[in-house]
Amino acid sequence: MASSPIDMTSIAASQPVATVPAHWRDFLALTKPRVMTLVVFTALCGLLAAPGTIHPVIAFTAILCIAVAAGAAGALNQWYEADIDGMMKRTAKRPLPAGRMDRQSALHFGVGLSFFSVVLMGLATNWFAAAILAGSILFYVVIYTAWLKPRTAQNIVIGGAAGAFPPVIGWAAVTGDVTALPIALFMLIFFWTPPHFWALALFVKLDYANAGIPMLPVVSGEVATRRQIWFYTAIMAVAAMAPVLLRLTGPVYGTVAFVCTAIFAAMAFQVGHRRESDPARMLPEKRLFKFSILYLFLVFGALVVDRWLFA
Ligand code: HEM
Ligand SMILES: CC(C)=CCC/C(C)=C/CC/C(C)=C/COP(=O)(O)OP(=O)(O)O
Repeated sequence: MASSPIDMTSIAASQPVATVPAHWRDFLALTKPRVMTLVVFTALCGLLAAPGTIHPVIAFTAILCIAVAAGAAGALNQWYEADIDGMMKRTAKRPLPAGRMDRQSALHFGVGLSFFSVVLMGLATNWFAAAILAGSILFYVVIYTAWLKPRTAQNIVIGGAAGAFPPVIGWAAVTGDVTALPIALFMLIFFWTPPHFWALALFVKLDYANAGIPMLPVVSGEVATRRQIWFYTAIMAVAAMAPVLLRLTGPVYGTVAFVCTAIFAAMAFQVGHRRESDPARMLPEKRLFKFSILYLFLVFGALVVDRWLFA
């Protein structure tokens, strides 16, 4: 099924109109804070793993800029998708579809924070890091949200690149360049994203179908999605071990990455070979989704421990 792109003219008419100014909690919700914890963590690890020194105040400012930029991108994503968020159980209570905030405020908030974060990053660290930061916001909002998400089931494979940039930005904030290790970290998150998201998409498939979003389980079915989860996990495993094979990291990363990737692969294998379409019985899929998040925390954490112990 190919869904048509979002009809922007119908959005304003279909949204409840906010009559009172939004609460600060609603502005916070626009930034998707829970998802962003891992975005910020991977950025921090990229920064801490980079060679060279950075003043703690500058390091803090760089991470703040990445957090603010990610939040701004989340706000712009919700500004653009207010109508489809209103059609999905998982997202219907967000500030815009629930009518607690007007779309104009979300747009101003997102654009303002985007400019603020990029300019501050450029002034505090370097303009190379600021340019990648700006590129990540544009990639998530324009390439993923507006272009790919409503059009193709490959949306998250290509669009997922946006979420792979944070460790590269953290690294570039220190060094002003990008070398093999940050590229390997980018690849790891890039190939991690399909199993992360499709495990979840399997058990919220109906939400996406109702909203007309062409996510893989809706378009190609569950069997194909399960096969793709397993396929991308295999590539992710190669990406996870690449820093070890290239001798870019030490024994802590090597051990943690090997063990965690083996667990991830075992879970993905199980999900890949199951035939179950009742969301209520999709415990292995839910477990894989949850573990995918823990996985990145552990592997990126190990990278930093490694660099500190054996640098
Ligand atoms: C295009 C790529 C991605 C898609 C489509 C995606 C999608 C999702 C969705 C739909 C959820 C459910 C959370 C909710 O209900 O709002 C989720 C949760 C989460 N995602 Fe992703 N994700 C992507 C990439 C990433 C990246 C790159 C990271 C971080 C590195 C990340 C970290 C998380 C975390 C930490 C949660 C759990 C949030 C919670 O506790 O509720 N995701 N993701
Ligand atoms: C520095 C910077 C700009 C980083 C950006 C990080 C980034 C793009 C993370 C992507 C994670 C995310 C919230 C995906 C949700 O996709 P979705 O919008 O399809 O999910 P939804 O259905 O919950 O809205």
